[in-house]
Amino acid sequence: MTTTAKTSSAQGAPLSVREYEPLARELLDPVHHDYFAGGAHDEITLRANEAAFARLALVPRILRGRGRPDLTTDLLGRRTSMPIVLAPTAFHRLAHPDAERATARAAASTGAIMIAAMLSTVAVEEIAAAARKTAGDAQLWFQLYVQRDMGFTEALVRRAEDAGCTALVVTADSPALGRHVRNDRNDFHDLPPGMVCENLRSLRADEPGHVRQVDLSPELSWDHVRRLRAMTGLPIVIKGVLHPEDARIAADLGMDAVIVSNHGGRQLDTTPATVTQLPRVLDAVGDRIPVLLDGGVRRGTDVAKALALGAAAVAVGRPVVWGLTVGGQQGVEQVLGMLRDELAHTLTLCGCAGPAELDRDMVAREDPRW
Ligand SMILES: Cc1cc2nc3c(=O)[nH]c(=O)nc-3n(C[C@H](O)[C@H](O)[C@H](O)COP(=O)(O)O)c2cc1C
Ligand SMILES: CC(C)CC(=O)C(=O)O
Repeated sequence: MTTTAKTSSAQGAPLSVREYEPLARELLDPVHHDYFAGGAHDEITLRANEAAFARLALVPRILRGRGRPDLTTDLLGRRTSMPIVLAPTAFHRLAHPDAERATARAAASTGAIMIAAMLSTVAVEEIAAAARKTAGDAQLWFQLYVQRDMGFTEALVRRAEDAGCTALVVTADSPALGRHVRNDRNDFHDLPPGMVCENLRSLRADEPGHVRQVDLSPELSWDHVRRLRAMTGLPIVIKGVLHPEDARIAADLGMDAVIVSNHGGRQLDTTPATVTQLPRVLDAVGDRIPVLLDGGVRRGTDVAKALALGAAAVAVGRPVVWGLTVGGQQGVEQVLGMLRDELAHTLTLCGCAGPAELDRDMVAREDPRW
């Protein structure tokens, strides 16, 4: 077979997820690019997430005759097209005028679960309507920053329930906002005029949806999560788990899943890369609740490594924003399609009929410092 080497986006359409990043950068206001791209402090964790995947090796099996892989996956009792979820990311209108509507349509047309951010620039009801119009069985989870004002929290939960969201994702790694040098330098601390956090606006008539309304508090505790558990029948997923003991507490409190996440390196800098921490969390709770992972997933091989270690699924943040910036709904579809196709190809090359056939023996940790 002859192939024409075509590796750069300068020569045509992007051929890998990473190639969307420079294209997005060209289109974005530099201040908004810094917001999307940046991480906390020295961005050590931001870099570590991707680097850790590169240090892992896949060890394929051969001659197993498994045929074409099936990517369908069960998550929280429902079937999804692939073990790749859209991580919650705020402020999609900074990336594209169609904003979260476009992202939701792309997720729905791909059959992937979208985790809608509480700080979206389109209201959750509209996101859900866009998703459902594209695919009647589209699955939307709602990401929540639990507010100390539990009345306010409950109102948000009811909106998410009424909109048809099928799970709540509680982000627990943000007792304070991470410090981003880039945002400080750019003096970027709120949305530009004309854009607001729509889910905050309609709840509080006196407050117009500014980012500064959000209460990220060090007083938040498992007690708030207990109260949330009593408030809703929706499955609850705890996002931002790094310590195995926290995963254990989450499982003990009846949480339905956890996401091993360091918020894409945007909260506490110098936390471990998520994929290095994943086995410890799995050892603690992997037989009790599903463990998902996000941070630095850029290739189908990255997805396969996380799944082989035992993750139930992965979530992707920045790549979705790049796709949205470059091509709206179609751009997000292309990014998700690339990851899906790469994962299928990786499974084929590993001799696996599906994600469940990947196991820990198929990942080698080449770096002796592990
Ligand atoms: C621009 C941006 C905004 C984000 N906003 C949120 C948010 O509102 N809520 C949340 O829980 N996580 C948020 N995250 C974190 C993502 O959900 C996810 O943990 C992270 O992006 C995964 O890393 P990746 O970007 O390398 O895929 C955000 C991440 C980015 C890059
Ligand atoms: C405004 C922030 C709280 C949104 C967020 O989670 C992030 O940018 O990482």
